[in-house]
Amino acid sequence: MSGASGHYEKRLSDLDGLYLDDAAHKALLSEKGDVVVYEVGDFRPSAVAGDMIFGLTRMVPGLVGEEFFLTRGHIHANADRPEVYYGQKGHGLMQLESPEGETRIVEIAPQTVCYVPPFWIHRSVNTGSEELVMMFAYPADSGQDYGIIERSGGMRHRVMRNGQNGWRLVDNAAYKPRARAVVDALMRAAA
Ligand SMILES: O=P(O)(O)OC[C@H]1O[C@](O)(CO)[C@@H](O)[C@@H]1O
Ligand SMILES: [Fe+2]
Repeated sequence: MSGASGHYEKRLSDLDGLYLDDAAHKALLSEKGDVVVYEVGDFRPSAVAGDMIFGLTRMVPGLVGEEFFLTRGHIHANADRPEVYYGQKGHGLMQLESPEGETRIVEIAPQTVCYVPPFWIHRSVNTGSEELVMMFAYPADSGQDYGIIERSGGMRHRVMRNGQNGWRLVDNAAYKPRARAVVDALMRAAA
């Protein structure tokens, strides 16, 4: 991507506490060092409501124990803002969770489009054996809220390896559903 105005990297240590197998996360850190696991380059023309941020996410493949490498995940701070992703390289999925706790999975491969509707929490997962590259675009005034996942003890499901090439969803035992009042407040804030 040329002309990017922003760039950030996330390293293995930045994802401490997100994975089921804490010991495997520590072991991987000492084995590989604090390597970059994903990076985001974007172009932000402005921050006004009608404008659009777009860029590229590149995720390294890998497993922490039996769980695939993932992004931190968020809901947009202005929760009614949507997002679109376009797969360019590799295989992965978008893990979507509604405030009420419904999970939906959209598989991403080259030349597939994933639509993240308003109000859906989203996290990308690299389920393949090569890097996963996706273009994304979202309204410039969206923002990211990471606290919604922390407060519920993670997302409702984890994406784990299934056999040699597959994946499966496993319940996150630490997940605490959001109270109705919390969901209502989220909707009201956007109204
Ligand atoms: O912000 P996170 O959860 O680390 O994930 C990064 C992804 O989300 C975005 O911020 C878009 O909302 C992209 O830049 C990128 O694909
Ligand atoms: Fe987003």
